[in-house]
Amino acid sequence: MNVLVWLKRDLRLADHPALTLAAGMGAVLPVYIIEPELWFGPDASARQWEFVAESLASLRAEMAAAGLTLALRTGDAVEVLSRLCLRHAISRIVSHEETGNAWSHARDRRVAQWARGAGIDRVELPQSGVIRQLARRDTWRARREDFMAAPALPLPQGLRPVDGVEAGLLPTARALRLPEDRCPHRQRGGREEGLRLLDSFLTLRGEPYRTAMSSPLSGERACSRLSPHLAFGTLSLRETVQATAARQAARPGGQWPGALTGFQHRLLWRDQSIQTLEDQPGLETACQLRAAESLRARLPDAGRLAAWEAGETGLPFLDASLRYLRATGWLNFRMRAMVMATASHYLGLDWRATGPILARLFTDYEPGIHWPQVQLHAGVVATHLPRLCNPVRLGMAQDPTGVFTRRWLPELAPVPDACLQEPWKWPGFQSLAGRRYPEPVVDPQAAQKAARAAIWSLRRMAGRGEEAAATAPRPPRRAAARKPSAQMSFDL
Ligand SMILES: Cc1cc2nc3c(=O)[nH]c(=O)nc-3n(C[C@H](O)[C@H](O)[C@H](O)COP(=O)(O)OP(=O)(O)OC[C@H]3O[C@@H](n4cnc5c(N)ncnc54)[C@H](O)[C@@H]3O)c2cc1C
Repeated sequence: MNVLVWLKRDLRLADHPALTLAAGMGAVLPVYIIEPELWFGPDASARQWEFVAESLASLRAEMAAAGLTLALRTGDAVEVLSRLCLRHAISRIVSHEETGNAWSHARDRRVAQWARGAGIDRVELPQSGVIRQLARRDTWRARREDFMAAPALPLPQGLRPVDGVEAGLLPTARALRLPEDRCPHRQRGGREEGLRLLDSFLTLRGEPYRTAMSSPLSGERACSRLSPHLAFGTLSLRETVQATAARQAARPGGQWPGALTGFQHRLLWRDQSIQTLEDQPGLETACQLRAAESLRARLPDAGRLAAWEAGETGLPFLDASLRYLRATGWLNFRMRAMVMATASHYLGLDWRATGPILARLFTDYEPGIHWPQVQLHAGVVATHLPRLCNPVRLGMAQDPTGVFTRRWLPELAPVPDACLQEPWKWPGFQSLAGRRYPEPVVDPQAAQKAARAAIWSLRRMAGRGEEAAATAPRPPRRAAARKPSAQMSFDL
């Protein structure tokens, strides 16, 4: 039997349940489909594509060494799959379950419908602790732990390729006609780079993780920086969890125990968060707290939105963070929370306008983490009261000597430290204002007061006891494709 393995956010050979299953069934045709509609979506960007393209190039070389041809095809998934199935006598498609965005959710339904009509068997497997069609949330943690404790899968032996497959071209962002996206310090893709980061984090960089992760200066080195590799699957979550557990078992001293425990917690939050979107796919478009739909104007103030996006709001720590993000494709958690909360609470911008902009700027865009976090920091969820994240105070606390702020806002070089986060209070500001650095688009104190009032009035409206009932209605969950039957399955 010829089996097609459809690769999506799983660009590796090791610990690849779909490939392992397919290899045991027959000759294998691994395919990555470059879907223009996906890459022209509001949350996709050239920086993400470039990371994926580097990862595909390295995967192609790894596959060639294992005797397989990685087929790259550009086009609509249904059209590409139906052509490949006809041409190479494919009767089964194996892939991993994907908790993607609304577009990929709809595409998967189209593919399922086509496969049913064409008599193609479709098998989808989990590749992390996220569980499709989870009936009972209270069983989730134990099931996730079972998955993580099972041995990571080695590269399948004796892989047999489907004959006569053309490799296909790997287009540049330009050839795909993606909008220009300058990101000079973007992280590199490819499994080798992911493994290098994992190793250096676990043996060298990660010791001060807990104390250094939130600083704009130390977080860049002390955080794992694995997020784009986990998002596009050059590393599996399970191998990351297991490598961390092995390091924990070696009992390193100093600050390591706390660092490694904290890191494992985040890997758990990753699955927890993606499970939330898996269960509630509508989180990308509707406020989880229904009453919050009226919190902000759906049509955002265009001037404020443009100033926020460009890092020109006149609030220095916010602007420096946004300019850093534009140049690197990454921010630590605390700063992501701040840029999102400030856009929502201080500038009054609806999360559906700002969320896609941030998604495009993150090389590591992962819908299942992104949308729950965006809603949380915009204050539109029922479960948490929002933290306003005052950008002036956070800048003073996290960048007391202004090294980070001045690096990304060189125009503020002459402003003394004491006024750096509120330069409008500096007597020399007029010589900068308007010409080189803008006046703040809002008065931060007044904006904070108004935001607090709006949040409390919303909470009163939603009513404490009614909050749960006031969450948005659940749209249909993702449909389960066939899991491998007992005969088909391996001990995955
Ligand atoms: C508004 C907002 C949007 C975000 N969007 C994304 C996104 O699109 N993609 C993304 O990977 N992360 C996102 N995050 C979570 C977090 O900020 C990043 O995962 C982290 O900064 C990535 O850097 P790292 O890999 O060095 O993190 P580390 O601190 O080394 O963490 C290791 C891994 O744990 C996971 N993780 C870390 N924090 C969280 C969290 N709070 N919730 C769930 N999983 C977590 C990630 O996979 C991360 O790679 C977002 C956070 C906020 C506040």
